[in-house]
Amino acid sequence: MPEISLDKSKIRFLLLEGVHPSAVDILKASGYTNIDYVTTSLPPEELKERIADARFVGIRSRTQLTEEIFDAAKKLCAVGCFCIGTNQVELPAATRRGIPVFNAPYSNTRSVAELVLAEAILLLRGIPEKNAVAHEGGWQKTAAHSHEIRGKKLGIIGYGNIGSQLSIMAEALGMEVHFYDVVTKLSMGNATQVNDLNTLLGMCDIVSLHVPETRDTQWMFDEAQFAAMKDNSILINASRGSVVVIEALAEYLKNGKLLGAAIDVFPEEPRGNDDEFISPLRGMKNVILTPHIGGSTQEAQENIGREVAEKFIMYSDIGTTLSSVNFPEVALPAHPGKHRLLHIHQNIPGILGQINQILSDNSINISGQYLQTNESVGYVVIDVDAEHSEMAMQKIRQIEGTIRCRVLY
Ligand SMILES: NC(=O)C1=CN([C@@H]2O[C@H](COP(=O)(O)OP(=O)(O)OC[C@H]3O[C@@H](n4cnc5c(N)ncnc54)[C@H](O)[C@@H]3O)[C@@H](O)[C@H]2O)C=CC1
Ligand SMILES: O=C(O)C(=O)COP(=O)(O)O
Repeated sequence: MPEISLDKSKIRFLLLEGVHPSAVDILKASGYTNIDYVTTSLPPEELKERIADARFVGIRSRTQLTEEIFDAAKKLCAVGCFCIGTNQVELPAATRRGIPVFNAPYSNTRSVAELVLAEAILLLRGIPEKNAVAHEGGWQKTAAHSHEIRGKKLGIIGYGNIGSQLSIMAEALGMEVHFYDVVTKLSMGNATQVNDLNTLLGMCDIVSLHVPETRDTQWMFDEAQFAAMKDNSILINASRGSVVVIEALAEYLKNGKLLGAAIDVFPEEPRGNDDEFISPLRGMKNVILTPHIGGSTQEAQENIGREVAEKFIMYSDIGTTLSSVNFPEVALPAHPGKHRLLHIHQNIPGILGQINQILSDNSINISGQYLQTNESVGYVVIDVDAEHSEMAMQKIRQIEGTIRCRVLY
């Protein structure tokens, strides 16, 4: 039987990790009321059970969507990452199953940049130590090792949406900004691109990491990079925990090479707020430790909730895949009075021809057609008269290379 448009109230959404309630509000306002809302990530076995009935799953950075989880998610139509990073999703596994993955690429960039800048100021003034001492009844009034941020050199690793926003804000405070990126980037303001990482590390008073998690950035910061940093400099990491070898960082903080650090992301992060946070950095007073909250502001989360929920709705209602990170992008108009066939297939030659041959052989009039492919998947959308949609779907789903089909009406 072809998969056909379901009553919206039967389409199940599994929303994990306490995504902002704005997502729930938007979904409900569009008629999607079957929402399983969970405030934490779930252990794999429980996730497999809960995801089995879900057509849409919403996650943040903690939930790992692996091949095994996708195997258990037989009804899944789309994934929404209510965050920027999509490294927690095995994207090829999603693509192979014809599942588009969406995210919110801009909504929390400002929140991260603000936090980093605040941490840079606090660390250059030794505030974490002074604060800890005062809480214990001590009084550390001294200007020793305290510096203004003005005139200091900031090194940004990864000059993307967050890095470049940080760059502008830092320059507004009088900092001198340099950056390292694998891609040649247009500098914001007076920032300069430095093409050799070690040169940048040796120059800068503060180094801030803003790269995505990839094979190349994994453990990018180890002994050699810390050794190359300027004496008494500061490391800030609000990118991914896998970018920094945390034991090496602990060592260079202990041996006094680094003045301090602010770390928001960790190789191992607790699943939820009730679990213990374990790290070799615990107890170091010159280190600001934050629980992966770089993007966790009301402003960012509310916007993210709305943005990703809208992407779910656009895909569920009309098939639009605009801004998906793994899928051919198609922006579609509404299809009043017509049924819409969605055909997702392996990107092999001849499939569109076969679809059109079938429709022609059966005298089915096409009132609209859209095709987009990427390197592995093709996505064809065809609007037809209502009375033909079921028969057309039964036939086109037999085409070799078909991954999945849906009818929308
Ligand atoms: N702590 C938190 O709560 C948050 C963390 N993030 C993390 O920050 C990362 C960056 O976010 P955006 O700036 O929005 O991403 P983006 O994709 O706009 O920018 C990333 C930049 O890193 C560069 N890059 C990639 N590989 C590199 C390498 N090996 N060496 C140097 N540069 C490299 C890219 O060319 C790009 O310019 C996200 O992927 C996510 O992991 C994002 C939001 C919140
Ligand atoms: O946006 C990102 O990539 C983040 O790291 C934020 O993740 P979170 O939604 O806070 O789990």
